[in-house]
Amino acid sequence: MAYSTGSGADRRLLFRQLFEKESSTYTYLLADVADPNKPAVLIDPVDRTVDRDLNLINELGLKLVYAMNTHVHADHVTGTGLIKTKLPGVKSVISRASGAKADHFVDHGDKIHFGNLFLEVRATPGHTAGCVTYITGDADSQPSPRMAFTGDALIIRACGRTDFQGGSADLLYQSVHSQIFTLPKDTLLYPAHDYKGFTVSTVEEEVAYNARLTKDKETFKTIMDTK
Ligand SMILES: N[C@@H](CCC(=O)N[C@@H](CSS)C(=O)NCC(=O)O)C(=O)O
Ligand SMILES: [Fe+2]
Repeated sequence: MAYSTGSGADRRLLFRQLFEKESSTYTYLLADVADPNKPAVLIDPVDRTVDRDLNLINELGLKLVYAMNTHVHADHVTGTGLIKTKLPGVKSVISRASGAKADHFVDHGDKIHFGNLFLEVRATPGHTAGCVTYITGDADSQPSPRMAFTGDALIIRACGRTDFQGGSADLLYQSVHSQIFTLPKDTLLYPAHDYKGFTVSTVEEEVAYNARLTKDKETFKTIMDTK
């Protein structure tokens, strides 16, 4: 287990952070290992590393249930299509607002359940119109610390670009400040990419040190327009 603080939720949760080096993408594997079926989800799988991910899932005796995306990725091909050809029972998941195809569409406030655990969906548009953040939860007790998978809404000490079609610096600022910075300060933040060697941050750290999002909204918009 990646970490264990002794609470019920932490004993249940198996967590792995996986990296795809060509696009500097993180894929996240989560499973409820206290459930006899060991149901698992993958967040932001990349087509090039699908075999690695599925071998790991097989070795750990997990049953992959959902292959989820935080948003439509501009820099790499999602692995969800390939996963479904190799494991036909797996359901792909993306936000309805993304406009992309999937087996299951999510909206703000929805929950994706795997065993006793779930991921709560928060709409965090701005990098793309359909970006969401997934936040860990447990049906019996709130895991502490929580984990938030921010996609490209928040990158450690930075954020996703806002110059794509459907991107908006105004909206991204609002999303991060209302949906991510309001989470408990010990919440662990896991982005979809890192270009500097970081792996994880916290709400407390990003509220204090994020080079873009700590600024006022007008300064943030200028940074995003001129970078
Ligand atoms: N130049 C970027 C690397 C490529 C890139 O554009 N990454 C996206 C996320 S994949 S859609 C991004 O939003 N990067 C943050 C940015 O501020 O451009 C880099 O080295 O950051
Ligand atoms: Fe992106």
